[in-house]
Amino acid sequence: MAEEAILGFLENNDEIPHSGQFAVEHNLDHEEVKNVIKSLQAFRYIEAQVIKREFFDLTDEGKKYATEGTPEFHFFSAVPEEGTISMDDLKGMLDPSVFDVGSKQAPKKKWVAMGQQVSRTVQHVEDKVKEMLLQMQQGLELDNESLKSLKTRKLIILTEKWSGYSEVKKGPNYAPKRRSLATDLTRENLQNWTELDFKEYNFNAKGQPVDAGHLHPLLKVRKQFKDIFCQMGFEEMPTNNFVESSFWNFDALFQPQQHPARDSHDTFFLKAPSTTRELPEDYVARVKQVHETGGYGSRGYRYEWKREEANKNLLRTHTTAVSSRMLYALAKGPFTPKKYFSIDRVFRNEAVDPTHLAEFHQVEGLVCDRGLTLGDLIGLLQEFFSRLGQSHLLFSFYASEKNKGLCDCAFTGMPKLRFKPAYNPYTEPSIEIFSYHEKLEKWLEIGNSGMFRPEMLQPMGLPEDVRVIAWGLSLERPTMILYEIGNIRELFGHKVNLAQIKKNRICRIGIGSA
Ligand SMILES: N[C@@H](Cc1ccccc1)C(=O)O
Repeated sequence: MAEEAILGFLENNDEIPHSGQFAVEHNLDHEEVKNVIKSLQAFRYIEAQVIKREFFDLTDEGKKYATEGTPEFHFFSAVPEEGTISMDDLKGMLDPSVFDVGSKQAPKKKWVAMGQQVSRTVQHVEDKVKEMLLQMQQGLELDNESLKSLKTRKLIILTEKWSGYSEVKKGPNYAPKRRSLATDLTRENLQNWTELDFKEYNFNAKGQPVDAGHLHPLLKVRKQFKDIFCQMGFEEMPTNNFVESSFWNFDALFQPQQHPARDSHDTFFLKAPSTTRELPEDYVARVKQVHETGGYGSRGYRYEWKREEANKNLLRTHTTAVSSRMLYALAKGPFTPKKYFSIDRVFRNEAVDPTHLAEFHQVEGLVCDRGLTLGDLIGLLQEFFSRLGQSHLLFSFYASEKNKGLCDCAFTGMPKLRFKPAYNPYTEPSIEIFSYHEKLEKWLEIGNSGMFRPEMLQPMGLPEDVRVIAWGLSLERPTMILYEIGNIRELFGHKVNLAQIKKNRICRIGIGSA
């Protein structure tokens, strides 16, 4: 409608002077007219120029000056051509409002010199303000500066403003009717190319979004941890068995059979198959002995160790089960020092809440060599954690809910670490690792570590002077912090927000410190 009207009108007329009037005259909605103008302009059928105009009326004061002249003019006229006149005399001669305004404006315009006595500084003045006001009354346009001066003296007032209107003329591609554009390079279109108008290429157009898979945040963070381990010369342990026997998960680690972690409230036991098929019998015998009566300088736990308990299948509660298998395998051959790591899933019979799930991922590292000391463990932890960088990650590790907004504090350099004695059945000494959180101004637990006990290593057959230092932490906590995920159920499980997974950022840990 509007398009036909505009193009049709321009066929017989040079211009549409005012799109608003045009809309009224042709009974069109001006919004539609505006949109059509934009589109026709883009294809250069027309040229359009926005009209900006303001309309003013004279105020009562303005009207008065337009007929009678301005107070400053009257004030000037009252001063004699030669000589001076006193203020009092002027006051007596003039109307009070004329005197008030005139005595301010006339010296401002440098028409008169003011003191006790007043004298003219010029012989002749023109009452320009009166003239401007008269021009406005006649509907003539004034320059911006004049308008501004009249506005500040409140002699005129804005009554109407035009902004969305345009003046429209024919453009270089004008035609009374819009031609449809050829968009495809078909055989026919190419044969008739001289008669056709081709649509221009839009080289800025975005392509179709590529449909592809997306990495889950846990995978991205896991990759970062993996890189750190690999840079430090660690080999990855095979963690592909979620089902483990109690033997490798607990007994081999010198965890007594009455330990509360072995309760079904903490561990998922399997119904089928409920027991393991085979265990290395000679090693089992040594493990039984060390639990019952000790050896290797230990008194043992002094209870009756039951094979049935060790046979029970479970979902592994920690990846340290894998570490125990690996160390046992290592002990079989001639001894070689090793650095091992793993990052994989573990299971615990926990009540699910925003920070706990019944399954999570463990990051675990261990170093096995002759004569390692507690100093080596502490040095290694310093090295590992400093490679994470003293970034938001370390700071916020175990900060739980409070970590909102902390993700921007990117620090690098050596983290402030502190070590606290702790207890694990399989390590002695055991050390909890704390890092100082500058923003929260407190020490936060970020991991657990220790030196594996002789009661664990000696029955495996490792040489007596071989020591193993090891540490572990969760993968979920740093991931939640890095990706600002407040509820672990949004990160893992059936409530995962897929849109979030698609658009979340790549992850880089430890930039600047590794
Ligand atoms: N297995 C421990 C972590 C750990 C690993 C190695 C040595 C000490 C502690 C845990 O589940 O928390």
